[in-house]
Amino acid sequence: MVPLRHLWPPSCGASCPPCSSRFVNPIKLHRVLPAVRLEASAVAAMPGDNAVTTRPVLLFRQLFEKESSTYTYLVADTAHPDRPAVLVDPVDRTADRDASLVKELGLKLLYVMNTHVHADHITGTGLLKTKVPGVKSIISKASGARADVLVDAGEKIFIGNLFLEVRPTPGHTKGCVTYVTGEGLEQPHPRMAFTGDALLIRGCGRTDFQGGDAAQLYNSVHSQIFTLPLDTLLYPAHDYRGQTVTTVGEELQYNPRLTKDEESFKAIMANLGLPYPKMIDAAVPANMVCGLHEVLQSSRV
Ligand SMILES: N[C@@H](CCC(=O)N[C@@H](CSS)C(=O)NCC(=O)O)C(=O)O
Repeated sequence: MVPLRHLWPPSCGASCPPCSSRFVNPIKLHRVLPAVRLEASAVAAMPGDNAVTTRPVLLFRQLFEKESSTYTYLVADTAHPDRPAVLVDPVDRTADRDASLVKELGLKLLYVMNTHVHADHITGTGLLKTKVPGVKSIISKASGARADVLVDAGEKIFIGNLFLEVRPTPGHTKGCVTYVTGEGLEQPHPRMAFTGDALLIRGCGRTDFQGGDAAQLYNSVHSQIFTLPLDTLLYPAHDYRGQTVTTVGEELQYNPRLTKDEESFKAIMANLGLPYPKMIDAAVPANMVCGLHEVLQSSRV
């Protein structure tokens, strides 16, 4: 079992104990004294403990980039004094929009996270790092890409008192991961999963480049996504037909590819006949450095 890793705890303010350890029980962090409680409803006593902790309050936005039909997600804990937030799968063309929204909502952007190295658009990660000082990039270790934080199976990414769990879902690319909101009474119900291109609504990511593998994708979705509770909300990185969200239960019943047996699935994937994404030659090298391509190139001259 991979140890719980509390990635760069945000600054906690005077009433918190020190947050220096990278291997800690997050429940012991961010204690808020009654005098600095933000909202009575957001504060809960912990069993067997006379201290109190802020119960997370989820702020969630689904944002769309129309050229690549990409969804970007904003997730924040607005009950935490810092109002910490993350962006999942931002696009370069909409980086200004995303940075403005974060500012308008008074959020502190901690991480800009990618589910994988995208082939159809350039991630907004690099641009957001230049616009929002201190923000860290996250991608999976298995992607082989460069980022400030490389995550692995089972790790937890804390956004105040919310957390996202890293589930490996390779097959569309070798480094694809799905970020799933935590399990537990204090975490959002129903759970939410950001599936990237592993699972699309009534579809799935193609498997014909970037280390793609249909058998691996079939296994990833069945073992890591379809095992979540049936009401888990699934948010993909793309939709080409105007849909926004699905659930595990819906996809188990209606996904035209993944409800088939593995051999039929592999045959479907081998015969998709899709043209390569128009931007693949520019997007993959740029996204291997989380969109910092031009910044790195110009710093070399
Ligand atoms: N036409 C678009 C690319 C469309 C495409 O290939 N989408 C990918 C996800 S982005 S790499 C995919 O996996 N699609 C699966 C499907 O069944 O549509 C472009 O030129 O950018």
